[in-house]
Amino acid sequence: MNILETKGVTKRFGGLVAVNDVSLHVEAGEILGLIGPNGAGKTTFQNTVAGLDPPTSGEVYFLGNKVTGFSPQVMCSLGLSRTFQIPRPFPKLTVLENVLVSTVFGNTEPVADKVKHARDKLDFVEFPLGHNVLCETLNTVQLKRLDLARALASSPKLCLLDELASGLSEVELEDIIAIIRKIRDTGVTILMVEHIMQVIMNLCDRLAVISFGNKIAEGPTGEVTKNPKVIEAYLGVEED
Ligand SMILES: Nc1ncnc2c1ncn2[C@@H]1O[C@H](COP(=O)(O)OP(=O)(O)OP(=O)(O)O)[C@@H](O)[C@H]1O
Repeated sequence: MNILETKGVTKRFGGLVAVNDVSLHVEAGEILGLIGPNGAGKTTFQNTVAGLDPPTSGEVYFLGNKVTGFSPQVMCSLGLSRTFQIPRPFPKLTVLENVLVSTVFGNTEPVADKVKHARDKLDFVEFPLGHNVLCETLNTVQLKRLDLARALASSPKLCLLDELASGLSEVELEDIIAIIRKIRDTGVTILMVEHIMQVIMNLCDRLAVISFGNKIAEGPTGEVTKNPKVIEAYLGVEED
């Protein structure tokens, strides 16, 4: 079953076509990697799906229903959550309070013990500090863990991850790979934008590749990474 499907999604910013006629699907239970060179349109595509920036044309289906142009709040309440390339929690709230915001306002289902729910999510992502720390004091790694806990606190069916592994050390990469795998094992489907091959090869069942806004490949990870079009998009073509 497809949890997410896009049909001909296009996003223009004035004269710039950031995403061009992209049709792809995410199967329930899988980890789909959305990859491509810098500026290819990956984040823009995620924004069109999550409701942050509606597509200029094309359609988005979530859990079999047409959701094109739905607001992020509605998409979240339907079961789609996300993390951001640059996490922006409420800086003057504590870590726990930030996760509580998602628990209370973004949840797909009523939660009886909200504080326990929020603490469980922080433990799940192995948040390394106390829960009463103010968010304005967190470093990049801690912010990324918090962002993930916030995304999970709304009890999503599909989670969009945007470069969650960027800026992490070798050890931190191993940790985040294990955590993402653990999320999938709880039944959450994942669509992840990622550049780091170690993460992609370890986690992604399938890949979709975007280059200059166009989807140039989609399929099992092992096949797509050998596709000459994909290699050319990343490495360029040698001049004669
Ligand atoms: N709000 C916006 N207004 C105008 N142009 C935008 C906007 N958002 C993105 N773009 C442009 O759309 C193109 C695609 O950007 P996008 O951030 O989606 O790429 P990306 O594949 O996620 O890149 P990266 O891997 O570097 O994060 C870029 O040329 C970018 O400058």
